[in-house]
Amino acid sequence: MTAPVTLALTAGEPGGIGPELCLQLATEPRSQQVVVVASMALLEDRKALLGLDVTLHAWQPEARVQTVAGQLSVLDVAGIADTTAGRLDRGNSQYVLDTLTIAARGCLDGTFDGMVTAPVHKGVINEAGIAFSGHTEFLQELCGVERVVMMLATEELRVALVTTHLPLKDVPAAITAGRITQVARILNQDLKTFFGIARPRILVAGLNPHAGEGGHLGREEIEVIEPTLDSLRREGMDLTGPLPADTLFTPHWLDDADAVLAMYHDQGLPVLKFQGFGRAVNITLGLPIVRTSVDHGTALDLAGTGKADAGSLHTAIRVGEQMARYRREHQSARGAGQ
Ligand SMILES: NC(=O)C1=CN([C@@H]2O[C@H](COP(=O)(O)OP(=O)(O)OC[C@H]3O[C@@H](n4cnc5c(N)ncnc54)[C@H](O)[C@@H]3O)[C@@H](O)[C@H]2O)C=CC1
Ligand SMILES: NCC(=O)COP(=O)(O)O
Repeated sequence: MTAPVTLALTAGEPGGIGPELCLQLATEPRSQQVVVVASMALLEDRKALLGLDVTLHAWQPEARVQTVAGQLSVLDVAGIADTTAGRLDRGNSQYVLDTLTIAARGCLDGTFDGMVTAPVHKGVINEAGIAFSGHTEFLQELCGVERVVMMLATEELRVALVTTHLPLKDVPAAITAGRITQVARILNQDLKTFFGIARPRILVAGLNPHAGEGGHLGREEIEVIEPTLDSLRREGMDLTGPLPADTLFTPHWLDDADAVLAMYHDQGLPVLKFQGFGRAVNITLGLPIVRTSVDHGTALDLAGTGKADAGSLHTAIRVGEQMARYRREHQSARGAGQ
């Protein structure tokens, strides 16, 4: 029998739906071992507000992880300032980042096999005077790696991004041969490692309308993207593009592809969310740890109502578990070959 996977689940923005999604999880039995990394006081308050029948157990390393309905293991994190549902409080920002740091360090030191994140509010963290663009960039820095890749996925579609949380005006300058090369290599490798795809078929979007229309609507395709893809093809990658982004997302192309590489956030993610919002997963590729997340944000309008849908959280946990298992197998296979 294979050893169970233990995942850390950060509860995200205290004013958002993250805490109640974590509690909702505990209302059913689960096959995965999940430890919620959050303020115990916050979870107790949200539980009381929603009238949920869940017992919270303080968890520490080596302790048993609760998996039966009505029981939840919690790694208590101190420092919360305000537990009110639906309200942002910049005084909570350091606490929110502490939950991420504790979960990530726990993955790095082997306490956890991976981490799953509920949504944070990027704006309020910045309002607290802490520069923060997203989990993706935060974990890249914490783990000390030069490049990571954001990929959102449903059962039918995977979309990865060359650039992540950048103002649109800064995107063209960030589309460099170096960045495309790093991102494509990570995507190609992690599709093999975590998804068992022997030779990933990747569709690459252009940056400009009609992929630049032969240079008449922008020259990034001719000057940067095409030569970089040619060079990556010589490494053995199966890349098609640069394709016009407006026609790339059609069955003609997607039926024979394993993933799409979009140049920027709002080129790729609206399509993915239109196709599968509420059941998609956000995965950070290229980290030394496993990290998955929900496809939605903090939904302050729903916080404290109990109406938030936990579909994407279930997907994030399921995919996080699969990835942690793949990583284990991959590492033990590498270890055996050494
Ligand atoms: N992984 C993360 O940490 C993410 C964080 N965010 C952050 O969330 C904040 C709010 O972003 P918005 O653009 O307003 O997106 P949002 O996803 O929070 O809300 C968009 C709409 O979807 C609904 N919705 C969201 N999640 C839902 C769920 N589980 N069940 C039912 N309905 C749901 C909301 O009620 C709202 O009407 C921003 O600060 C953003 O940066 C956004 C996406 C991911
Ligand atoms: N649109 C995805 C998103 O904003 C989540 O970003 P991250 O916090 O996972 O980096």
